Amino acid sequence: MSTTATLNLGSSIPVPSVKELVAQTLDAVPQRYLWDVDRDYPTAPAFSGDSSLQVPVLDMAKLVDPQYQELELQKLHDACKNWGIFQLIGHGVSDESIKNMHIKTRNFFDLTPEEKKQYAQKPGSLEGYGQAFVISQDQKLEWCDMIFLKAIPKNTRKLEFWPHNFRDALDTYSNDMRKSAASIIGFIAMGLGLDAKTFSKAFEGGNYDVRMNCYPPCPEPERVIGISSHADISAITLLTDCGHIPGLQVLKDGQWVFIEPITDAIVVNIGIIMEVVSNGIYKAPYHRAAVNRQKDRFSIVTFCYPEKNV
Ligand SMILES: O=C(O)CCC(=O)C(=O)O
Ligand SMILES: [Fe+2]
Repeated sequence: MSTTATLNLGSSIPVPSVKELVAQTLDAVPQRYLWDVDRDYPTAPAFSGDSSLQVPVLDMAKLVDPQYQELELQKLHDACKNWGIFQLIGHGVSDESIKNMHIKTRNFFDLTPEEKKQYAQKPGSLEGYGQAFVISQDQKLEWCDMIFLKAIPKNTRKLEFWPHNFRDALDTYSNDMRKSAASIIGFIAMGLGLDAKTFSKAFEGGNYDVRMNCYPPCPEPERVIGISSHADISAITLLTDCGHIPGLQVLKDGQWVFIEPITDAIVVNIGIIMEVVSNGIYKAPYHRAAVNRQKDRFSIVTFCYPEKNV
């Protein structure tokens, strides 16, 4: 293998699967996964009973109800301005679609290494099973296996990367996320004094990429990182957590705050496109994923983009 790394953000150098690494009953975490602890490591949960450190919870049922709308819109505006992230309840996406996708995601990561490799990323493409943005042999690695797929519009799908076990589930799930994104973005636009219909329409016909993350348990969780600190380049991102294992953290006023999973909620965060569209009023927050000692954690992340010609 060549020792010269070329900078190519369009593809990733293959690295070992973390799940396979864990299956080898590790005593110690390999050096490449140990991060500079002073720079970026998961702190203990920041929940201290201080309500200013709890990520806001918004209710879609209230946003659509004339009786509560004004108050809930103000809450939404404050959440986007002060946090850039919130949990959304009452969103109307069926339990069944979310649960089904969660089960299929777990089942996929439970396949044998050989079975998963059928869907592995190919040189020059980020789609498929593997890791994102590994561009140098010296780069620190994240404690995460993932599969990344373009889901909507349908003509962007590269079905050779779509595991057979979840094709139907992902088709339904991504359409549900598209509908949710179109409706939440309308309310986000209203909060900025922009035209809700124009925004909703742009997202009904938008682009949706889905990334499924698997964070295996780690013997030294405080020294590794599931996904390192970043802001998403999407307009908005919709995340569902499979199970009730906290892992997602957001940087708020210099502190990492855990997002405590709420049953059936969708975590919505502002991405860089929306930060730009809002003239910087809404912030794309830095966030990252911590891992734990006990259990696999899975998340399903939908990156939402408006129609290309908007
Ligand atoms: O899994 C998580 O909690 C965070 C995932 C994330 O930020 C991403 O995939 O961009
Ligand atoms: Fe992210």
